[in-house]
Parts: sequence; C-alpha cells; structure tokens
Amino acid sequence: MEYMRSSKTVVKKLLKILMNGLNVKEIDESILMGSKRINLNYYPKCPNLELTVGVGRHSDVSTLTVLLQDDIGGLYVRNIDSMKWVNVPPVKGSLVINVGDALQIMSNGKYKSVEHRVITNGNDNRISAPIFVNPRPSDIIGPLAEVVENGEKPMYKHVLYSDYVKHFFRKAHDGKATIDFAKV
Ligand SMILES: O=C(O)CCC(=O)C(=O)O
Ligand SMILES: [Fe+2]
Repeated sequence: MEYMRSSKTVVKKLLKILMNGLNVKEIDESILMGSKRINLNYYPKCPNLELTVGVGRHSDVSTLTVLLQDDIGGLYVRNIDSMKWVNVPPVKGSLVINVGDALQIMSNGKYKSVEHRVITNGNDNRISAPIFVNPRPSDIIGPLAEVVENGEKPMYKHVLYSDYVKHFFRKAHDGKATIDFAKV
C-alpha cells in the first residue's frame, strides 16, 4: 500500500508533462488518476513453454501503468509501425511506464496505448507488480475538450469508465481490440 501511495509523485509529474503536450493546463485528477489498482503477478517457471501463456497480448485499460518487474524478463511490447515484438529487459532500479487505453481515448489517439505480453520463463519464477492508474469507475471518459476544441474530429465516444473495464474483462486478451468499444 505504501509503494502504491508513493507512486503518486511520479505519476503526477508524468501526467503533467503528457497533458502539457496536449495543451491541457488543468490536471483533472479524478479522471486521470482518480482510482488505482495494484496487481501482484506470479509466473511460475514452466519447462514446457508450449503449455503456458504468461499473459496474452493486450493493452491496459488504465491511463498509465507503472510496472515494476523483477530481474527475470519476459515482457514484450509491440512496435506500432513494424508490428514487431520488442523485448523490454529489466533494468535494475527502473520502472516501465505504459500508456493505457484511457489515455489514448482522452488524448483522441495522440498518445497510443501499448500492446504488450509476457512470456513465461522455463527456468525461473517471475514476479511483477503493475500499478494501474485509472479514471474512477463512475467517470465518463472521452476525448478531452482542449484536444478537440480546435475542430479536430473526435475518434472516440464518451463512455462510462466502468463499462469500458467490464468490456475488457468480459473477453479474452485480444491485443488492442478493446478500444474498438469506444470508437466513433
Ligand atoms: O508482468 C508483466 O510484466 C506485465 C503484466 C501485465 O501486463 C498486466 O498485469 O497487465
Ligand atoms: Fe498489462
């Protein structure tokens, strides 16, 4: 709980920079970081790699994810242009910051959520602890007013965040398909 609380400083700094890039001057803390969840993921080693999945390809439904991984590795992100999987090796003392779907929607596609997956290791158990920084379940999310006020076409509808999350958990992990739920 202390670790989760302590992430607030870095999350606020990152969101400030990201919002600045969108010309959003006022940080709406409720919608950008009003709720948080931490997962504690344990991936037991599996000598028969074909019998295990790790985590299937998906993007997070968060605004941002602050991901702490141990030194085992296995995380891959997908390059959006080449569609190639890129290994994200653990770097001691570092955090991986992933953009999630909520930020893609609010930025009207300017910031893109990253597709990622985890491949289980044959020799070592792995642990990761992602903090998902989210809107509140009762928030209605959509492209931010400042982003579309210049006449830019909204790519996403306004959706109740809890509906978006429900949609994500109703289906199997399927890459970046979750966001179709909010497409205009
Ligand atoms: O274990 C990891 O490195 C990532 C886990 C993940 O993608 C998730 O929990 O959403
Ligand atoms: Fe994830």
